[in-house]
Amino acid sequence: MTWAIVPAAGRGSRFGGAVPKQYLVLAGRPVIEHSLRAVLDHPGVDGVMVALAQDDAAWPGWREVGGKPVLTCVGGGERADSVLAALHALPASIDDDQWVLVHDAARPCLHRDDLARLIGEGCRDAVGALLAAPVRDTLKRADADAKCLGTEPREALWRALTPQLFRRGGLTRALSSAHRNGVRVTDEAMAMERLGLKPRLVEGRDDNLKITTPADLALAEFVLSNRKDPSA
Ligand SMILES: Nc1ccn([C@@H]2O[C@H](COP(=O)(O)OP(=O)(O)OP(=O)(O)O)[C@@H](O)[C@H]2O)c(=O)n1
Ligand SMILES: C[C@](O)(CO)[C@H](O)COP(=O)(O)O
Repeated sequence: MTWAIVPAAGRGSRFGGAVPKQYLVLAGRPVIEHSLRAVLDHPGVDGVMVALAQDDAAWPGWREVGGKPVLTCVGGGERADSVLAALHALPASIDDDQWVLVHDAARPCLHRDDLARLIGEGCRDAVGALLAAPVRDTLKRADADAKCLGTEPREALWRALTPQLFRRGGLTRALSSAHRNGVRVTDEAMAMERLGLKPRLVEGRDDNLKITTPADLALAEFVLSNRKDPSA
C-alpha cells in the first residue's frame, strides 16, 4: 500500500559530537533503527528508502529490517533535497498515485497507534496528511535582544511532526517546484501548501519528539523505556 522514505542525511550540527545523532545508541539500538522499525512495523508499509549522506561511514548497511526491504540513496544539502532524491530513487513499481510516508530518522519515538491513525485518516484525504501536535504553550515573538514583542494567538497553531503522507507524484512535483523556485521548505506539507493545497492535520503524541539536542536524546530514552510495549 505504501513505501516509507526516511531522510537520514543530516549531520546533526545542533546536537554536536562526532557521530551524527541518527546513529547514537538509544535504548540499546541506533536512533535510526527505532525510526525504521516504527514505520516498517505497520503492515501497510512495504519497504523503506533511506536517504544517506554521501560516503556515510556510520550506516550499518542493513538491506532489510523486520523482514522488509531497506534501500538507500544519497541525500542532498537540505532535508527537502534528501526527500526529493529518495522519491526519485524509489522502485519504478511504485506509481505516482501510491502513498509515500516520510518520517525523520531523528524521530525514534513514533507510536504505532499514531502511525495507524495517520495512515487510516490520511489515505482518505484527497491531498494527504501529517501528524501534528496542538501548541499548548503561550508563544512569544521576540526581538534580536530576546525581548518580548508580543504574544502570538495559539488557537490555530500546531507543531508539525512526522510521518507525513502524500502521493508520490504530487509530492515529487511539489518538492521539485519549491526547489526550482529557490524556496526552502522545512517539511513536505509546506511544499504542498505552496501549491494551494491543504494537507490534513492528524493529532499525534507529544512524545514523538525529534532528536535535535542532547537533552532530546535523554528524553527519548525516558519515553521508550517507559513504554509498556517497547515496540508500541
Ligand atoms: N540535508 C539533510 C538534512 C537533514 N536530513 C534529515 O532530516 C531529519 C530532520 O532534520 P534535522 O533534525 O534538522 O537533522 P540535521 O540536519 O542532522 O540537524 P542539524 O540541523 O542540527 O544539523 C533528520 O533525520 C536528518 O537526518 C536529511 O536527510 N538531509
Ligand atoms: C520535518 C520536521 O520534523 C517537521 O517538524 C521539521 O521541519 C524538520 O526540521 P529540521 O530543522 O530539518 O529538523
